[in-house]
Amino acid sequence: QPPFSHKHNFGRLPQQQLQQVGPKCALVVPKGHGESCITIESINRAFNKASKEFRLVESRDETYNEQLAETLLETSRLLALEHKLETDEIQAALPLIDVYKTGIARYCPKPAKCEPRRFRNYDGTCNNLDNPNWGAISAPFRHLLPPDYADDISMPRISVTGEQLPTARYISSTIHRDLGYHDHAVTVFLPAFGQLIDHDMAAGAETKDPRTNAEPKCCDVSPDRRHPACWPIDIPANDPFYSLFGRRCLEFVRSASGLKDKCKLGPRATYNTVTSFLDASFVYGTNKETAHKLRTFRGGSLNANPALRNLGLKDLLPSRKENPDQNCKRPSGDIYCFEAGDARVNQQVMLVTLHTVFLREHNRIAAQLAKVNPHWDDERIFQETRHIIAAYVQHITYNEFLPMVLGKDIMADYGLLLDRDGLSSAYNPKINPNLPSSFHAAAFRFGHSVLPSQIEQWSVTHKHVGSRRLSELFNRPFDMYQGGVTDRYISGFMNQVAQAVDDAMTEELTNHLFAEPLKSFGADLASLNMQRGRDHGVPSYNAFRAYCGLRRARHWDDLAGSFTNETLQKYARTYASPDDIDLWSAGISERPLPGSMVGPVFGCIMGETFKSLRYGDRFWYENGGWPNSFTLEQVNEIRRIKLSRLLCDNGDRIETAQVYAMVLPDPQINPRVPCKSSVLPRLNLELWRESKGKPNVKNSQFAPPTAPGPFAGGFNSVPTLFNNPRPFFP
Ligand code: HEM
Ligand SMILES: [Ca+2]
Repeated sequence: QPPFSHKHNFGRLPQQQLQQVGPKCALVVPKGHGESCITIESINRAFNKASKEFRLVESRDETYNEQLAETLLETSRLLALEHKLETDEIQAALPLIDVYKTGIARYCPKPAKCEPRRFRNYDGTCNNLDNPNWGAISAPFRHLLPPDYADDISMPRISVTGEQLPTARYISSTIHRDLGYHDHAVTVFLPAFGQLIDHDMAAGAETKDPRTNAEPKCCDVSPDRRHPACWPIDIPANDPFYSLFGRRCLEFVRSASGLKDKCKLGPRATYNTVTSFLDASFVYGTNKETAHKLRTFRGGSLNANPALRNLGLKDLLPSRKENPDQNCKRPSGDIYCFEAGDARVNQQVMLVTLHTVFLREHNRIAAQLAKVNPHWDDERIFQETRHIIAAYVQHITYNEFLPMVLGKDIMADYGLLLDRDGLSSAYNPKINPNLPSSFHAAAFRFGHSVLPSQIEQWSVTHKHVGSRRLSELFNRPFDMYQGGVTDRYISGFMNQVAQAVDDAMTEELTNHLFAEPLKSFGADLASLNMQRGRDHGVPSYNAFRAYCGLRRARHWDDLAGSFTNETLQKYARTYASPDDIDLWSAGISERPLPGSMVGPVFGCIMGETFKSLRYGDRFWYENGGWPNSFTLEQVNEIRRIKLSRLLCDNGDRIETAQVYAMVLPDPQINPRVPCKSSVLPRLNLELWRESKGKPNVKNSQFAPPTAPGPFAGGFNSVPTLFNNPRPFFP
């Protein structure tokens, strides 16, 4: 699987011919029998023209980078026209130009200067010391394959026949129907945790209308008056659902353009507004201002709402009083949604519940660290706690979540199996941890297929006590203010079975997404996923088959083993060519690999991404030898943590939980155990006791009894979970 680089996609144009030759020529491109020189002058000319058109003025405005990005796109377009560049020349040659040798240089942001420190920057900068913006906010989504744009620069993908692709809603309504099967092994905690870490890793940039500071509306505006980023989704007249309401249009706004690394020219890039690293940014935010808003500045703790203390219950997330109606459907003016490090927290109760658990765990650890190290100030306690919480997120992701999603083989192929012991020296500063666009716009949205229609509440004694439609809970997290509801959701997510990854999607998401209270229809998440993929230039499923080492399909028959016959027939009726199929659609519909929830293509994209988030993160919790490193004893302590421990400690009255909360309870392979069982050890913070400015690493005698319960060795010691063959389409 060659990673995308100009070497692979640029075979036609010998590398040495692409270097700058002489002071004038920025790039030489072979043309016919001769060569064509793109001069610095012609670049400056194109850039000046583009900057007039986009009224580019140097500024520190939030939108400056987007404006510069648009200007650079236009510059690329002008150069492509003038020099008659072909697709691969635009994709691979234009980015080779060193814009720092042109007039563009003074408009480009200067990279930060970095030195190794103990704690991560909130915005992710300086994780990679040579490339300070890698993995940071505003970093571009990276491309595993060259982006596929109709005009090679920015227009959304079209069919290989030159026609438009079928509208995303048609594909959604024919292929992603609500006829799904249950997964046989995982609970609703799997998608709940998946979405939480998705929000740690990814948030595309919305295009805002400067007049309203919100996304522009597109559907009910005549095409000539629409915002340029409008790209609404057509609903066919005979749509099985929306036709009942006479709807022909779904809102969609293209993501904002971003700057490429080093201000490079070439096709459109989109960017990430959060840190791609698993650094618990959903708890703390991705800039100082947000973090400061969330902190109490006392004892290292975070703000919390003590409303339920009189019932003897733990604190809730703080209320969001700024912009209280943004993404929040309040029944009255005196009730509020919640505030957290990620603005999407109120989207539905699975998220709110897990955000609450992590907030409580932060405050629990901070209080203990303050006791263990009475000489630490607020800042030190806060940052050490944040460091531990990030380590939890990493550990639970690779120890509990990925084994279920990917299975052991993919984990092994991509180096994702965690070390059992020792500190790691596998950090590789050459690995770029920016998220691939194919991951955030397609592969990691596999979770949308796993969601149930109803969210169940269970008692702490594991009895089903009620259910609510998912669509009743969008942007309405107000249940949480009732005493005991946090526990009922926690217990519900541990006990409710999730859906399988398959072509089916619940109508709660495909017809009722974000429906207004009492409204009969909402938006369609499946359509959004496909439109978003096209918006971001994500190439088709077939291109990714080749990337992932599978045979590229030339005829529909070539895909016979990969999908059910029924799905394949639908694809053949829907798309003009196997080269056209949208990645998200086919990725969730692929036959899963043995022991995995996903098929080979999503497995490969996720494998590649999680590999880069492990080996490309200098702050990775297993890493030794850096100022940020934990001691071996501390890492070994973190290695014993399980999600169920967090649920036990941060639910209100949770007393029992299965060992692996994302896996259905089973008396043999995943038994329910009391929270006080040694199978679910709690972090021993004595190992963080510091005397005379040095962490006391020899303190292991304080460790709690390390009775190796049946699962103490981590996931690998439960081989039955790994080896349990998953039925193919039962
Ligand atoms: C009820 C639960 C969920 C809802 C309502 C929901 C809704 C959404 C929406 C509206 C978007 C933005 C769509 C767009 O305009 O492109 C989105 C993006 C996304 N979702 Fe979900 N989602 C849910 C659960 C999940 C789960 C379980 C996962 C993964 C396990 C997931 C992964 C993602 C990812 C990776 C993105 C892209 C984020 C970005 O880069 O901006 N979501 N989701
Ligand atoms: Ca992050």
